[in-house]
Amino acid sequence: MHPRSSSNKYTADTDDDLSLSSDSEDEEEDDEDDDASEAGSRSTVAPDDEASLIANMTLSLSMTADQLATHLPKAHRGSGSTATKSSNRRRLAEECRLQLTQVLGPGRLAALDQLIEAAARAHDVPHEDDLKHELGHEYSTHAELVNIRVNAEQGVDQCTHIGSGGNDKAGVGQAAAKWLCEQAEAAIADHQSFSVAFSGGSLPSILASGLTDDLVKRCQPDKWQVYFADERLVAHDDDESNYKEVRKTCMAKLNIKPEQVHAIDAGLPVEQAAAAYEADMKASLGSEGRLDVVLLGMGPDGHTCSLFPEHPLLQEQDKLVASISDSPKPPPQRITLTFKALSHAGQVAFITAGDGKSEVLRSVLMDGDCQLPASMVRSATGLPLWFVDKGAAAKL
Ligand SMILES: O=C1O[C@H](COP(=O)(O)O)[C@@H](O)[C@H](O)[C@H]1O
Repeated sequence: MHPRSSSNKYTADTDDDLSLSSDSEDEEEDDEDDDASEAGSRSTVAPDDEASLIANMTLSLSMTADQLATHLPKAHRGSGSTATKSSNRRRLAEECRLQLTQVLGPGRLAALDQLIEAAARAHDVPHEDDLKHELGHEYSTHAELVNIRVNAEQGVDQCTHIGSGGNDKAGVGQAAAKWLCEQAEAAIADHQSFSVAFSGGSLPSILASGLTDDLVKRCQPDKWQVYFADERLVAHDDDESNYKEVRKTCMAKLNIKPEQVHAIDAGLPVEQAAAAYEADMKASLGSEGRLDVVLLGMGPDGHTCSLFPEHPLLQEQDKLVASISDSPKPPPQRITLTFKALSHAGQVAFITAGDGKSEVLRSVLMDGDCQLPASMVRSATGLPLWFVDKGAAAKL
């Protein structure tokens, strides 16, 4: 199943938390629709389908319907029959809400919920100014929306602003490092340890540049367990090794000890190395291999981890860690977390910078039909976070 349309990506607490209308209301609404269809009088039915819901939210957020649609899973856009629309309404509402949670953060979302719920019930649209007052933001462009998502999820306003204001790799590194350390603090407070998977490529040096002494002191790196989102099958001292790059950058700053690191056994054949890594993850993190945080990069072709566009590995359903022997980017032999492993992670964050990533970032965040691996990533909590600079965000 395509992760973008996977129903389990949004499973967390949806039934309790995410409804804009109750089950019984839905049943009543479905009955109404049925009655109306039987009587051949759809036009008399109150506009309570997804079109009006989108209209409400669109107006509420000052977005165009197309802009909002880019935030909805493909399965719920498009036309579809009236009956399909009706039966999809609650699911749509839930997914809209999840998307909006990503945009606004749980605090401000509560205010929006009340207004949207009232609007959906009364077939009325809350006054835009009320929403802006409640939420404290202007919503005008997609880039602004993405800014708000990043800001809201980090709980701060002075972090990386996608598409605005002189941000560079250093800004991305600062914002991402601050966020990562907050995740570590929260995980350690909750379960006394923090598990994080690093990617290679440009990510380790960008992130390390933001790891200040203050942050390092606060985030208790001695309680971290370090994994790899992907790794090339080369010796650990090879320049191509992700381990080598992470060690000389982030691990050096964090003073991570070798016994805290889960590196691959590069002496094994690649399939066995992947199987051994999966066994290590299950032994140390539980049967689902649940990492607290996975940090991802994105190549200019839209690959992430070692999941490359159109590669059969994108369909992997069972393994948490897979091997690849024909990587289009050298070296060819690698191991990689699968979408399944990512979907179990508490949080997934992309860290990427530079105008060489702008076109692919536009596709990933804005093309509804995007099939690139980076657009297919979901964590246990939904959409990934993005830490990007102005160059990468130039085309949003
Ligand atoms: O090969 C790889 O590339 C990606 C992207 O790297 P970047 O240099 O374009 O940031 C990286 O995330 C992955 O870990 C690595 O193995």
